[in-house]
Amino acid sequence: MDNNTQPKPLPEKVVRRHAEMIGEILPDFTKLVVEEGRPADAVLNAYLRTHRELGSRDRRFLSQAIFSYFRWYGWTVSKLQLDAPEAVLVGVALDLAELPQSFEFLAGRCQLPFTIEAMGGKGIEENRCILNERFKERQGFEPLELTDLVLPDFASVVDPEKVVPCINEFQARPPTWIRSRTEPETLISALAEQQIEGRIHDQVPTAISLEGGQSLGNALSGKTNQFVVQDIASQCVGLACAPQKGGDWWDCCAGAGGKALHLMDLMEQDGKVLATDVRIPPLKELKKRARRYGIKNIRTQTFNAVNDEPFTKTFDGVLADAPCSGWGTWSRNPDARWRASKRDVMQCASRQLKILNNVKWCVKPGGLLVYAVCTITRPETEEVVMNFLDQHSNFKLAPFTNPITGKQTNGQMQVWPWEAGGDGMFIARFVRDVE
Ligand SMILES: C[S@@+](CC[C@H](N)C(=O)[O-])C[C@H]1O[C@@H](n2cnc3c(N)ncnc32)[C@H](O)[C@@H]1O
Repeated sequence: MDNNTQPKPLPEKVVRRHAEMIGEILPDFTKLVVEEGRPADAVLNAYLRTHRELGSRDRRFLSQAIFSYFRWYGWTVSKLQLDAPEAVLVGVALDLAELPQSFEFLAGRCQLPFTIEAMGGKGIEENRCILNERFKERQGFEPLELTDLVLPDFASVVDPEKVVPCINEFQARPPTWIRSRTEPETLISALAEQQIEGRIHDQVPTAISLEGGQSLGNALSGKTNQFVVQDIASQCVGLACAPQKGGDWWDCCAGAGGKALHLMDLMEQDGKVLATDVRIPPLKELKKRARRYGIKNIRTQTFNAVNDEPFTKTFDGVLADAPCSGWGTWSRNPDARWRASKRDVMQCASRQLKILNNVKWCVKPGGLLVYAVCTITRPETEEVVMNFLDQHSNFKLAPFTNPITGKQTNGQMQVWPWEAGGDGMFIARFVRDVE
C-alpha cells in the first residue's frame, strides 16, 4: 500500500461484520490457544483456510485484533475480566496510535465504563496508570501490575534486573528483519520505491529492518532470492559460528534452515552443511528454500539429536540451535507466554544438555561447537553452559565478537530483545581441545 494515501473508508456492512466476528471466534480461539496450547498464528491460519471468503482487509483486521488481544490478555482478561470484544478493543487501543475504523465501530458496541481512545506510543507505565484510574470503580478491582503481563514464575528464571525491561519489550511488535544476500543498498532502494523505509543495522551490514507488517513479497518481487527473512538475533548465530571457506559444518537442529542457509552464504557457497532435524517437513522446506536461493551444498537427513547414535564422522563445526522455551520471541508471538511454564523451561534445559552431550562427539579436535537458543531463561542459557563445561574438560569457551556491539565476548552472549530490536537469543561457542 502507498503509505501517503489514506485508506478508503470501509462500508458499514464490513465493519459490522468485523465487530461480529470478534464475539463469534474469540472464545474458541482463546480455548485453543490458552487451554490447548496451540500457537495463535496457526489457529488463525487454520481459520482463514476454512473461510476463503475473507479478503485482505478482513485478514488484517483479525490479525490486529488477535495479536493485540493476546499481548494484553494478562491485564484485560486475567485481571480485569473483560469480555472478548472489550478485551480486544483495550488491547488494540494500547497497541495503536490511532484506532482503525472497524475498532471505532466495535467501540460503539462495547460496554466500557469510559470512552476508549488510542493509547499507543504513550509508554506502558503511563497506560497502566490510565487504566487503573479508569477501572478503579469496578467491582473486585485490583490494580494492574507490569508483572501481570507474564506468568508468575517469570522472575524466578530470568535475571531479576532484566524482568522489567523484558516485559516492556514484549509489549511492542518488533520490526521485521531481513538478511541481505546482495548489496544491501539495492534492497533499500527497491523498498524506497514502494515507500517502505529499510534501515541497515549499524554493526551488522547485512541486516535490514523494516517496520513490521509490510508485505515483502510485493515490495521486493523480482528480488526474492536476494534476501532471507531472518531476525537480527538469528543472524548473530551464523556470525558467531564464523565458518571458514571450504568448511564442513553440521547443523543438528536445522529446522527449515535459516541458519544452515546463512552458514553456506558466509562460506560463499564454498563449503558444505549437513542439516538434520527430528522432523521431516521442515527439512523438505529447507530443501525448497536452498533451491530457490541456488544453494547446492546442503544435505538433509533426519536425526534425533537426543537419542540417535552420533556419526563417526567429525566436522569443523557443529551448530546446535536447540529446541527451547522460546521466551525470547514473546514480542513476535505474544500468545506464547500464556502457555509457558517453569516446568517446560527445566525440561528444555535438560534436553539441551543431552543434545550437546550427544553431538559433541562429532566436533573435530580444534573444531567448534556452537549452542544457540532463542530464550532468556537462566536454566537454558548460562546454566547449560556451566553444566556442559563441568562435564567436559576438553571443551573451552571460545571468545568471539558480539555482532551487535562489536565488543569481544568471553565465548557466550545473551542478545536482549532491546539491544537490537529483535528476538532474545543466547549463543555460546566452545572449542574442542586439539589433544
Ligand atoms: C530453534 S528450532 C531450529 C531453527 C532453525 N535452526 C532455523 O534457523 O531456522 C529447533 C529445531 O529443533 C528440532 N528438534 C527438536 N527436537 C529435536 C531432536 N531431538 N533432535 C533434532 N532436532 C530436534 C525442531 O524440530 C526444530 O526444528
